[in-house]
Amino acid sequence: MKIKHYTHSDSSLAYSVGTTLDRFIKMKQEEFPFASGELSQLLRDIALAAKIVNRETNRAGLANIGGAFGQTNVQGEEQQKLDVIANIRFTRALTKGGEVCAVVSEEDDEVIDLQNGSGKYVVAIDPLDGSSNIDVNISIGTIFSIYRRVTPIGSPIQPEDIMQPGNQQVAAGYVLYGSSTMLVYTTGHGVNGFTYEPSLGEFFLSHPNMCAPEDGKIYSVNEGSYNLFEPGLKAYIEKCKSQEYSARYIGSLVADFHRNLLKGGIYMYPATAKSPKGKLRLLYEANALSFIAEQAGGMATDGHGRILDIQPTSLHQRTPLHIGSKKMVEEVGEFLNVGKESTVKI
Ligand SMILES: O=P(O)(O)OC[C@H]1O[C@](O)(COP(=O)(O)O)[C@@H](O)[C@@H]1O
Ligand SMILES: [Mg+2]
Ligand SMILES: [Mg+2]
Repeated sequence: MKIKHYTHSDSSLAYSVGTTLDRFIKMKQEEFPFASGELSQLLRDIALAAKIVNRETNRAGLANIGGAFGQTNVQGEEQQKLDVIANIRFTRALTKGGEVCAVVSEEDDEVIDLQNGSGKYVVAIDPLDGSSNIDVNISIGTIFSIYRRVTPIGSPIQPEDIMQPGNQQVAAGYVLYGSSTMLVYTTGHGVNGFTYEPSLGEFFLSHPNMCAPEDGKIYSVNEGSYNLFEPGLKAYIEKCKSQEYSARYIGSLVADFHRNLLKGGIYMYPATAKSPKGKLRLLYEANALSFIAEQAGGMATDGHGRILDIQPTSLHQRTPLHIGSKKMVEEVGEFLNVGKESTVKI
């Protein structure tokens, strides 16, 4: 009887397209002999909540899921039902998982202390990103940042556990609920993307080692605020137009960021005369995507400095964000810092 030998020792097989998220996390953990498995479990908890929220987003057109919730959050924004549902689902998964001691959420005014004496991690989360697109069936997302607490485990949560700069993230990622649902994350060793297969209830590796093209021809900015932009930014946008770059703006940060990460491009939510700090939040939007961008070879600034080096001072603080292909972010920085008038003749 002939026996076919199947050589499984080839570790690259483990990271080949089609590998399940669970298996990928396990293999990655084995690369770090001192890893205790808690971060792996936390990533699995987030993936579980993402599957549940994915199911809800697919039903967003139905009365009991779509529409306004009837309350405003700390940002003064009207909460959508799905903002609240996603917030509950992720907070519950992080609580049940047992790895997390505190959560910072866009939908909660204060830090959520999970009263978990053994929790090692702090999670900052935007449970539902792109809320204005929920009811119009356009891609939306979830964004998360993971930090290790800095005070002793079991001791009361302190501000320094929460107010950590983005360069202290141990992991970060996003979920994109679009034509397909993807989970993209980094633990500081490159960026990998997984696509959800609903009939199997599994995320499968579909985008190994994601790399942002160094340059691109897509710019994403809400030009409705053009008149409020500073001269340098106007000049940069005119330059993009003169070179016939494509203007693409979905109005869901995760979706705009994801497209530009794959195709090459820049997303900008700048400071304006009206909002000198822009709109996006440092702790649970900008930091996570900036970690991903840098890990994929891209770049992220507030127009003047590296997002990941900003020392947070308040939970829901905002920051201007210029993120994406390295050459484009560098160039917009030059335009902003020189503040050049437009030299392009239309
Ligand atoms: O409508 P605007 O001002 O262009 O803002 C759109 C931006 O606001 C956001 O919706 C803010 O995020 P939330 O939906 O999580 O509040 C981003 O996803 C998006 O990029
Ligand atoms: Mg958001
Ligand atoms: Mg949100």
